[in-house]
Amino acid sequence: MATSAKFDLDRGMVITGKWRHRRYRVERMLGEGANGKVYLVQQDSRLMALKVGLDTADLQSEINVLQALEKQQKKGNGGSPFLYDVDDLKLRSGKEYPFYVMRYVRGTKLPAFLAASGAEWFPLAGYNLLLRLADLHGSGWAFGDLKVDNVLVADYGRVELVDYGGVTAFGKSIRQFTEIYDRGYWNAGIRTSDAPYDLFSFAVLCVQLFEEKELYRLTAGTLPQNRGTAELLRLAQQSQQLKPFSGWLARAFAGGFRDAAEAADAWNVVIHRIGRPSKPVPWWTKALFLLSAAGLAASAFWLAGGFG
Ligand SMILES: Nc1ncnc2c1ncn2[C@@H]1O[C@H](COP(=O)(O)OP(=O)(O)OP(=O)(O)O)[C@@H](O)[C@H]1O
Repeated sequence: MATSAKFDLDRGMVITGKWRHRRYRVERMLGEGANGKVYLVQQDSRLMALKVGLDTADLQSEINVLQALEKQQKKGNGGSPFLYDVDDLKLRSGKEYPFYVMRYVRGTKLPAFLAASGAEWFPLAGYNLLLRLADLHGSGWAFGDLKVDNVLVADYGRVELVDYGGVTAFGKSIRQFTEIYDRGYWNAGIRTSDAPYDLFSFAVLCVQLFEEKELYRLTAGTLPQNRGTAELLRLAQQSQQLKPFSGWLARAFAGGFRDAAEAADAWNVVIHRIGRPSKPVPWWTKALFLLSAAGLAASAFWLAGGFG
């Protein structure tokens, strides 16, 4: 959903937090949604993402999740922090908005990534997305609003989730969702936070990646009481990329996985059955190969007595 936030931060503008006085230079807007606008900012040549919110309560719950994720990461193997700063921003108009600064995720959305790198990267990107969900499920939360806009993919299919506004503790009512990814919308379960809720959304996302037009046709042309997962599965069956995963998708639609870790293991079994994508050869490997080939030719020429 688009927001009607009445502020714009221009490129080059320097933002100073009202309480902590940290300064950020605005580079560009990364995106916007119902809860606010996200900007790429720089602080001492480090790039970060700054989210300016419209509603303090909504922003605060996102901050709570990022803080909890950070604690969890510290217990594990470290990594860069999720959250750098929390403060208020005062505009020249006198209006104040809450903001927080988080890790900048460099990446593209899944459809663009698959269009550029090839659909053979889908199984690996899907696996990595399941691992990200597994991190959350391990802490007792569902992501809630899993959708194509909230998944960014970097090189080699590395995946990061953005927008933690829908993250909900298991057992509570899902805080934020988008209809087509919601199991309640498909008459396949209640809107309560649990791991299978995210896995259902993940399965819809897969269908959307390869059968988008058909999926929208289905949602537009079916009465609410007739919506069901059988139709989603039929779409998966007709997609060349999804066919090998149709057993997995059927299980996800039926709420058959305990959590994303179990779902990732099952996904991995399918990957091994169909084979992994080969990594693209970096330019320097090709250059080294050409150089060594040229060296080999020169040696052969020299061994053969050269021009003489
Ligand atoms: N840390 C980040 N790094 C890079 N890009 C980001 C980051 N956070 C958000 N974005 C971009 O900004 C967009 C909007 O951010 P976000 O989804 O947090 O806003 P929102 O108001 O909560 O949106 P929604 O209406 O979908 O809930 C995202 O879709 C993503 O493209």
